[in-house]
Amino acid sequence: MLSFENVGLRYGVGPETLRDVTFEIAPRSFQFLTGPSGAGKTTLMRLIIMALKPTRGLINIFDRDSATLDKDEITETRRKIGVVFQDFRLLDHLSLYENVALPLRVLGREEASYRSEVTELLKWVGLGDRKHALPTVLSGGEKQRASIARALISQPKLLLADEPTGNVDPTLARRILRLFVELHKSGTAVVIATHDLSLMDQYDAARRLVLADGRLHIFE
Ligand SMILES: Nc1ncnc2c1ncn2[C@@H]1O[C@H](COP(=O)(O)OP(=O)(O)OP(=O)(O)O)[C@@H](O)[C@H]1O
Repeated sequence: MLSFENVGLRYGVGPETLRDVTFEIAPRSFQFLTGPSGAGKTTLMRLIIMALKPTRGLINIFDRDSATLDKDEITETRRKIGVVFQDFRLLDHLSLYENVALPLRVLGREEASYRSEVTELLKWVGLGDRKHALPTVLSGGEKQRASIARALISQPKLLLADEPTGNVDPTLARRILRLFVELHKSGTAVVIATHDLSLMDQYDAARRLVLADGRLHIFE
């Protein structure tokens, strides 16, 4: 589904942030991406969603060499990837319902065709009674879950989440992890970037991709 082969990434003229990074993400797999702050977790995720181009190496995504994709193909490919950003990126002037529905509206779907899907998903993340609220009145944990719902609404084949439990207490972190595990069991490949060791310890079956000094170490 996704592979990196000897990928390097250098910002400007500085040293390489990522060096010779090689790994594969299989369909329906579950992995934590970890490493100290500044190790390059967000950078690696930005490479996957093609927000950055590698300085060297090969990235294959859904059986295509990412370097050969044109603008439309990149947009099309990104639709298969759900992303939970570290800073949520919810639109403050839209209700939770509208934020979660947005990816489907962008695809040109009629509201009647997705109303119940959005409502169900909001219930699934525990926000069924908050669907008319604006993001500005939500707690960090509620925003976190709304951004998870928005990432999932278009049923991505691959879900990337950048520190998805960074803003919540341990109880809610466990609940969010359970949502991701459920999603994985229903067939989505999941990559969670985190430096929360206690979160990783709660799901032993996950692979660990560990970034250190620009290199990636894999623990199956
Ligand atoms: N746009 C940029 N321009 C220059 N350097 C950058 C840029 N973005 C990130 N970096 C640098 O690249 C390195 C990796 O950053 P990145 O955000 O990928 O790390 P991270 O592992 O996600 O960190 P954290 O856990 O703190 O979120 C850091 O040294 C950072 O300063």
